[in-house]
Amino acid sequence: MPHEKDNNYLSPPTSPLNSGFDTIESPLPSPAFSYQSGDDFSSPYSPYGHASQTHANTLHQSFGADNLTRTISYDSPGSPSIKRSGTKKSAKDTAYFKEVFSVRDEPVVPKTAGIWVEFQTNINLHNTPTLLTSLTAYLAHRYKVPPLTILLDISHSSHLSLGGTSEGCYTLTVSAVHSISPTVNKRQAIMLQQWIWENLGLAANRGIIRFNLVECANWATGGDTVLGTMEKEEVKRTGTNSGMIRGMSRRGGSRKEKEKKEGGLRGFSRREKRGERIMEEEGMMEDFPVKETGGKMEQKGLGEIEREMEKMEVEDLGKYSQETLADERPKTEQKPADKPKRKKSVFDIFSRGQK
Ligand SMILES: O=C(O)c1cc2cc(O)c(O)cc2[nH]1
Repeated sequence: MPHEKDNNYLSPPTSPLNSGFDTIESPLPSPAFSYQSGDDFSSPYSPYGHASQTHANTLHQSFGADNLTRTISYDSPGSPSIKRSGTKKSAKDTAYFKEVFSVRDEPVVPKTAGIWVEFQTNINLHNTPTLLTSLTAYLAHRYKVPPLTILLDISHSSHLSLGGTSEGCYTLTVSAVHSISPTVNKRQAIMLQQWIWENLGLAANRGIIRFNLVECANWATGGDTVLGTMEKEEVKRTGTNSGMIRGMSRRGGSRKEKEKKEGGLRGFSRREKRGERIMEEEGMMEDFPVKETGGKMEQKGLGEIEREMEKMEVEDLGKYSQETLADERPKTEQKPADKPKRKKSVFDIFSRGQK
């Protein structure tokens, strides 16, 4: 459906992706906080009491008649030759030590915190209530969140110009405390722009999407910030506020730098990577049947990106580079037979003189 200046299509949406809430698998709102498996950190013991009890189990021994020698019921550490009895760690023990030594899984930012989507266009829309419903449903589907948690703000007939022309164009801003990460954004960009093309006739190269990963401390709903809610939840759960939640939310300064270093690949923080992992786990990286409408997208230069995306493995984060970005520009901007340059390996550097 090509863009018309005065957008008059009131006909019901034809895209299979756009049939409203009833076709959307709407998950029941998940609990406000989900912690990763095995995270029961409550210990019935005081730290020292617990430790000594475990110690007593491990060193279980009986003394001989002379009360001087003892029968050892266990082998030297690490030896599998004698099956220890009474030393099997319970899940609670493991959780306790995880808590004490701070190696537990990090809390997951609640997806119930919501997603705030702003869509602005210079075209004139005639049926915004329907659009609100159908785009909300689509976003809920893409982000695997209940539609209830999506705040959608549509502005149309805006004074917006892209490339200095008043041709139809748009901005889309997706803000959230979760589900925003480099790979996820790539996938969402193609899918969201395809939806907009199919439903509103606005070409992918006539819109810019901005993904905002917002700090939990800077996102509030229900009268509290997400950070505040998570801290309260931690206190409820463990009896203490370890400061870990605040720590994971803190950004900037040296910690940011540290996170970037630790995060490794391309300087994305662990938090951004975690968002990605969660989405992978929840199947959010699945593709929609892009091919069905591939022809249309192809005209607009997205076919190339689409193929690139299909080739891309979720784990391929490390391969993402400026070269990849260049490949994603619309076809017209690319040299036809450009082979991506292979990066020089250490071997190449050392063998340069011999070629
Ligand atoms: O022009 C409108 O107001 C308009 C277009 C459009 C397309 C669509 O798929 C919807 O679900 C609603 C809608 N409103």
